[in-house]
Amino acid sequence: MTVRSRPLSPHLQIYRFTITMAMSIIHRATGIANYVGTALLVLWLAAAAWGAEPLNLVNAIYGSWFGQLVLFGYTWSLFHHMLGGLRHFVWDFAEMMEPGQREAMAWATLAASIVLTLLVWTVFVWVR
Ligand code: HEM
Repeated sequence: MTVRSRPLSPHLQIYRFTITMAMSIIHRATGIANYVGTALLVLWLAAAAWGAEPLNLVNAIYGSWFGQLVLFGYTWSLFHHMLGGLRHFVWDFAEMMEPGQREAMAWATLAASIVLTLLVWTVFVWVR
C-alpha cells in the first residue's frame, strides 16, 4: 500500500508564542480550576453545616501551607477568569480588537489579576 503524505493541521509547536494565545489557554485552565476551587468551597460549607468537628478538620487542612497555596491559586484563578470574561465582553462590542490593543488588554488582565489577588489576601488574610 502506498502511503501518501497528507497536509497536517497547524499545532502548538508551529505557532509563534503570543501573549493572547497564552491568555486563551489560561482562560480555559482557570475555568477548569474554578470548578475544583468551587468544589472546595462547597466542601467547606458542607463541613460547617455538618458540625464543629468536620469544620475544624477542613479548616485545619485549608489552613495548612498547602491549603493556603491552593486557596491563593483559586483566588487568582477566579480573578483571572473573571477579567478574561470581561475582556470577552469588551470584544463583544467589537472594541479593542486591533493588534497592540489585544496585547495591551492581555497584559492588563494578567497584571490586574495578580494585583487583585494580592490585595484580597493582604486585606482579608495576611493583615487582619
Ligand atoms: C466559578 C466560576 C466559573 C467557572 C467554574 C467557569 C468555568 C468556565 C469554563 C470551564 C469555561 C470553558 C473554557 C473553554 O472551554 O475554553 C469558561 C469559559 C468562559 N467563561 Fe467562565 N467560569 C466561571 C466564572 C466566569 C465569570 C465570573 C466570567 C465573567 C466575568 C466568565 C466568563 C467566561 C467566558 C466569556 C468564557 C468563554 C471564553 C471563550 O469563548 O473562549 N466565567 N468558564
